[in-house]
Amino acid sequence: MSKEPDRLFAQPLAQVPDFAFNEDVVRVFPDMIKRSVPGYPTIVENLGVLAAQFAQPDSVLYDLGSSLGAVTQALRRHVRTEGCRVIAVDNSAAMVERCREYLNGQDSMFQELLPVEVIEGDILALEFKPASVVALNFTLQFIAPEQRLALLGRIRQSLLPGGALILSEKLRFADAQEHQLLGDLHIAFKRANGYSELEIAQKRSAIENVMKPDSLEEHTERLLAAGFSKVVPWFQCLNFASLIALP
Ligand SMILES: Nc1ncnc2c1ncn2[C@@H]1O[C@H](C[S@+](CC[C@H]([NH3+])C(=O)[O-])CC(=O)[O-])[C@@H](O)[C@H]1O
Ligand SMILES: O=C(O)C(=O)Cc1ccccc1
Repeated sequence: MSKEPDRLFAQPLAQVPDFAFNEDVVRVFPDMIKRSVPGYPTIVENLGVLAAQFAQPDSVLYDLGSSLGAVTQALRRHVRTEGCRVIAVDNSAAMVERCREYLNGQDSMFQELLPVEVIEGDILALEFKPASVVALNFTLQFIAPEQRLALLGRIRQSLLPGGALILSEKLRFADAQEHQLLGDLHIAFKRANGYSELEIAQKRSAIENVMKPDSLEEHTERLLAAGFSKVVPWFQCLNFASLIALP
C-alpha cells in the first residue's frame, strides 16, 4: 500500500471543503487513518481473529466501506472455514480501484487466502446474501443518521445463527466532561503523530458535516432496535471503539 504521508490539510485553505474519499485522500489513506484513529492497527488485526470465531461454512463475510481493503485482507488471512468468501463494498471509485490492486498483490504473496470480490456500490442499496460476518469498520459514522437503523436492520436479517456484526466507530459522549477529555486526548494523539494545529483544525472542519458520531448508548439501543440480541464492546482507545453485535 502507498506510504505517502498525509499532508492534505497542511497548507491554509481559504475554504475547507467537505471531506470526500477522493483520489487525494486515497493516495495518503493508510498514513491518514493510522495517525488519526487510535487503536486502528489493533482493531484491524483482531477483526480477523474475531471473524474466525463467527465464520460459518459456505457463507459470505462482508467488509462494508472497505476503503483500501485492510479489513478484507485481515479476514482473508485469518478465516479458514470451508466455503467462505469475502465481499468488500465501497462507493468511492478511487478507493475500489486501489483496493483491487492491493488485494491482487496480496494473492501472489500469501497462499490459502479466501476468495474476494470487490464491489463499487452504495451499501445502502446492497442486496445482502446470507452472511456470517459483517464488518462496518468506521463506515456507519459516514452514513446519514436517519438511514442507520434501516441499514442495521438489513444486516441483522442477513446474518446467520452463530454469526456477528463487528462495528467500529468514533464515539461521542453524553457526559460533557468525558466528551471533552477524550476529545482533547484524541487531539494530543494526532499532535504526537506529527499533525500541526492547522492540520488538526482544518481536518476537523472538513469532517464535521459528513461524519456524525453517536454515543455507545445510542449504538447499543439502535442495534437492539434493529433486532440484535446482544451488544458487547470489545475494544476502546480514547474516543474510538469497536463492538460485537450478535443476531
Ligand atoms: N454509502 C456508502 N456505501 C459504500 N461505501 C461507503 C458509503 N459511505 C462511505 N463509504 C466508504 O466508507 C469508507 C469509510 S473509511 C473505512 C475504513 C476501512 N473500513 C478500514 O478499516 O480501513 C473510514 C474513515 O476513513 O474514517 C470510505 O472508503 C468511504 O468511501
Ligand atoms: O481524523 C479524525 O479526526 C477522525 O475522526 C477520523 C478520520 C480518519 C480518516 C478519515 C476521516 C476521519
